[in-house]
Amino acid sequence: MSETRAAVGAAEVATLKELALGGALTGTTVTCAGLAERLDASNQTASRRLQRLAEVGAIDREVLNDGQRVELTADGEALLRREHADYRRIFEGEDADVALDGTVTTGMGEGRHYISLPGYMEQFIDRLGYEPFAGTLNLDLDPESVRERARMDALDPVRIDGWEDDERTYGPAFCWPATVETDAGQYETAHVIAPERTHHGDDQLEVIAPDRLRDEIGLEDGESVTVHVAGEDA
Ligand SMILES: Cc1cc2nc3c(=O)[nH]c(=O)nc-3n(C[C@H](O)[C@H](O)[C@H](O)COP(=O)(O)O)c2cc1C
Ligand SMILES: Nc1ccn([C@@H]2O[C@H](COP(=O)(O)OP(=O)(O)O)[C@@H](O)[C@H]2O)c(=O)n1
Ligand SMILES: [Mg+2]
Repeated sequence: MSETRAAVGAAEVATLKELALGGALTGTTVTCAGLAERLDASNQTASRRLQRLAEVGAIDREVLNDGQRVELTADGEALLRREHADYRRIFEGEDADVALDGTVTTGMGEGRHYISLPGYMEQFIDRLGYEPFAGTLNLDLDPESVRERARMDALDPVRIDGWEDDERTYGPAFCWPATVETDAGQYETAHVIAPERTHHGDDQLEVIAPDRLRDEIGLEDGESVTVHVAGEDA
């Protein structure tokens, strides 16, 4: 996503916004002439910007007889959400805290293995400042929080690099500082972790921490939890 953002300029972002205002989040039909008028630009400019947005993977498009069908890709939407997060910071202050609600659940039992691998563990110690407990606490996010999660993606993450050993390659992951809150209390030094090669959908959140949270704050499957997520610099 950051690659997409870096690859387009302000003019393309403005074009993307105009497309989204016209319904392109879920797909819409546009003509270069119509878009040009809305952008107060020439047809040629509108056409060039559409081409650029398609090249960087911010939109999918299909040429029709009477125009083109345009839909924002996930990267395109993330790019606009990032703009949105910037404006929130401008108008609503620095409080960029994202609160995600979910219930504790049992996952596939793989988190333990991945977190323990030295190629990740050394980076966690170096970049998060602690040795995480071997595993990820999994939460089933509420539907509203699945949408809210996109705001988390707009916060600056701590990056954990991919690496390889003799057998295979391991994917990168993003971590965001987080506080885990329950009715009984809160736990502060945790991180949400989003492995690039996860087998879970975006309705599942994984949290890592120095301690086993099930013991530390007494969690069981089905229990409600709120995770407050902040950006790396927050
Ligand atoms: C730090 C980290 C790195 C991961 N890297 C990979 C990977 O390279 N390939 C892969 O198939 N899954 C990878 N996984 C994802 C796990 O296979 C799985 O999607 C999930 O994290 C397991 O969670 P669970 O056991 O809590 O359900 C990684 C998980 C973590 C925590
Ligand atoms: N900081 C953490 C990480 C994992 N855990 C728990 O530790 C166990 C091992 O994690 P895991 O990711 O391998 O297992 P699952 O999440 O797949 O069930 C699970 O029961 C997690 O819920 C925890 O309580 N606190
Ligand atoms: Mg887990």
